[in-house]
Amino acid sequence: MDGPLPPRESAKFIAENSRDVFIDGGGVRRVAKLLLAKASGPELCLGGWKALHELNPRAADEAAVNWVFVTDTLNFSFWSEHEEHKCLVGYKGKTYSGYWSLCAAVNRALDEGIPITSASYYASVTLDQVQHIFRSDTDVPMPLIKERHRILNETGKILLEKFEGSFLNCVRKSERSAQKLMQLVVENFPSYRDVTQYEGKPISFYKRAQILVADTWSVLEGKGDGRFPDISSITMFADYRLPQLLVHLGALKYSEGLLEKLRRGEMLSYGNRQEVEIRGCSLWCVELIRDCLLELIEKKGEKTSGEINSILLDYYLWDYARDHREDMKGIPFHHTRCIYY
Ligand SMILES: Nc1nc2c(c(CN[C@H]3C=C[C@H](O)[C@@H]3O)cn2[C@@H]2O[C@H](COP(=O)(O)O)[C@@H](O)[C@H]2O)c(=O)[nH]1
Repeated sequence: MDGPLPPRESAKFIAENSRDVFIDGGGVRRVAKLLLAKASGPELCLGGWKALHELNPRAADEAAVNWVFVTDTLNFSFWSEHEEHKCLVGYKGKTYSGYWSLCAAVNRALDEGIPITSASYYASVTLDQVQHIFRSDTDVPMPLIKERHRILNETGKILLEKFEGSFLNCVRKSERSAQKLMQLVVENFPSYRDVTQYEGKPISFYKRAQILVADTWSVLEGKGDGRFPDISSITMFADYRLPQLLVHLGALKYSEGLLEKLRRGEMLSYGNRQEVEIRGCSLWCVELIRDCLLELIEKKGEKTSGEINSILLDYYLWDYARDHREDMKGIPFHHTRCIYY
């Protein structure tokens, strides 16, 4: 049986058949205009990954690549049932929540002399050690801590067996193809296989595999082993934050029935039709926003610092969502508890 549809094709198929989630053309154009104003700024360029985020590695070496790998291996499911009651990690005088609490915990461990980014360590790290490394400053632990422990052991063992313990060797095997690197990751590391079905068709989002390729490109600053000529074939990452933002910005619309369900905080299981429509339509929506933005840039003759692709749009929109959490309070995000996003 041939494999699932790739993410971009999966998203197009879902958007064409979706029954509870819809893309709003006017909203797409409005978001593209919002982004046009940023086209030549620091946010919509590769350097922003380091310049705007103090927890991300400064270096572009093997250790930095292995930092990205372990972080993206655990980059999932930070939302808490009660927004005011969540896992927080204090690091160097600042308090971090959500995805950034993961990065803060990784950096805190490294400062404490715990080699959390080394496969030889996390291949056999114990549950107790993982609970210590990712400890929260509140009484709310990081979600799915047992799954995180299992995935660390599984992933560390594979990295040791197949790639001499360094993700940089996996990157080099891709021969500078972003698509090949994504395939190598999903073929070799089971926890990255973000695949399901829609209307009976096997589809894929590969959210963590795509963000891993994107973050590898970013940490290597698009140079050397990180110079992927096909990097722009990577799509936005289908998480739970961007759909909420796209609805807030009017580019995405939910049916009344779905909105009601989300307002009640009802869980959607991974692979559920409405959950797949939320992820697929969000992904396709960002592709349309990118097309519209590139047209506007062309028409206005805007100068940009390098090619604008779905990765940079995604990074910007995700950061925007973090900075506008208050404004978005009225828009529920969908609650799916899983290891894929
Ligand atoms: N679409 C998209 N989803 C992203 C990211 C990131 C982190 N990337 C940053 C790192 C460097 C770049 O400059 C980015 O700023 C995490 N996530 C997902 O969000 C969720 C966590 O959200 P919250 O609970 O609010 O922290 C969870 O599913 C996580 O997997 C992204 O960039 N895009």
